[in-house]
Amino acid sequence: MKVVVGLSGGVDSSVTAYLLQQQGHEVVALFMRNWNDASVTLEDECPWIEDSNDALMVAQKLGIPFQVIDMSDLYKERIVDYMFDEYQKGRTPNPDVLCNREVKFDVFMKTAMSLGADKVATGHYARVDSTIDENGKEIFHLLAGKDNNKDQSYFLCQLSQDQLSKALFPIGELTKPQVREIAKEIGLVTADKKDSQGLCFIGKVSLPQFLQQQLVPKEGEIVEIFKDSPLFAEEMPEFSLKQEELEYLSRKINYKKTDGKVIGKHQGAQFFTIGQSKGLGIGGHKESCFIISRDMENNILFVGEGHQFPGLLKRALKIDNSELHWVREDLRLKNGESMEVMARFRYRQPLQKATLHQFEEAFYVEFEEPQSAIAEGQFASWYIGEELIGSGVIS
Ligand SMILES: Nc1ncnc2c1ncn2[C@@H]1O[C@H](COP(=O)(O)OP(=O)(O)OP(=O)(O)O)[C@@H](O)[C@H]1O
Repeated sequence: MKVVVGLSGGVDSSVTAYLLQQQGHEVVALFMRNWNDASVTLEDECPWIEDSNDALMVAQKLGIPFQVIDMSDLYKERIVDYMFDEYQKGRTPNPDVLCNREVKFDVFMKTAMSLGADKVATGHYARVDSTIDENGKEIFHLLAGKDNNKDQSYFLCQLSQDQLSKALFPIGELTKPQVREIAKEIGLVTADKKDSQGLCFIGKVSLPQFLQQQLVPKEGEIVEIFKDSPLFAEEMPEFSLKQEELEYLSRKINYKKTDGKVIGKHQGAQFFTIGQSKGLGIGGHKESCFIISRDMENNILFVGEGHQFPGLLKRALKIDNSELHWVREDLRLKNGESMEVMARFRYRQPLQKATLHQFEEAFYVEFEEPQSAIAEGQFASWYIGEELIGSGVIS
């Protein structure tokens, strides 16, 4: 089989290429360049050249063909511009999930296929497997990586059956220490390299940090909301309809300045995320203060004291039907149906017990335990056992 490997100059994809070669495949390496704007090269450094050199050395060592492809226009259009718009709207999308859906497993995959590849491999800690259903159709399963510490299935939560059918993740069976061990044994230059910065970095900073540097600072107020606010006093009403209860549990409280007290200033609400406590510069509290809400229009940050602050915790999250993605199309819920799953809405968050609910108007994830800092624009994903079966953008 001919396999194109996305070789990033890091240890994971280096070992990926090696393992595929060992399995007897014809391996070709491609390095993607994602950033092309000399005016914003940071600190006069050009890490992509360093990474592409490392990738080239690995390819030479393994004796496999190596090519660099320039994806910078596409990257700007599909990732940078999109993320920038989302940030301005006050949402916090995950760039790694987008990079996989829009770049690595879309245009990059298509390029690889046009070079005659049967499959595309990356150094993700995840596994893909397939079974045949009763109609003889092959169903692909996206499984968590064997290394619990490194599992990257969350980043792949927006992939489709078609994309999975062409994907290989050979290191998903291994732990990170095992991967480093293999790299050392065969003398790859990347063996001791710290985790490479991947596609979602520009220079030394992550894409979110980079975007924040592009946003214009504007002074605004920090308003503290207190535990005894009447906003939290009300008992949960009795609902006769499940959907009304879920809507209530996932609702966003629109705080007003008059609901609390101004306790400080910030340099722009768009620089902060829900749940953040660092960088607020407010003292005089027993516990840390956390951002519980942002009013983008009036540039106000609302904070509450302590990580158990009621405004920080939610029992459910909502996903618009148009933002819902089932990796396992065959398991998609119909209107009125529910399903018990394990879910997470952040990379590396321990899986949480949850129930999915599909209604005609929207989809909800209801958690058994209240969850902290659910932020709009992030991806929620859900699993049965080791298998990631679907995901969606939190609305
Ligand atoms: N610039 C790139 N060119 C080609 N493939 C890439 C590039 N960046 C990332 N990839 C692919 O995506 C995978 C996951 O990327 P990620 O940024 O998460 O890096 P990582 O987990 O540190 O892996 P690695 O150690 O291989 O860099 C990589 O293993 C590689 O296969």
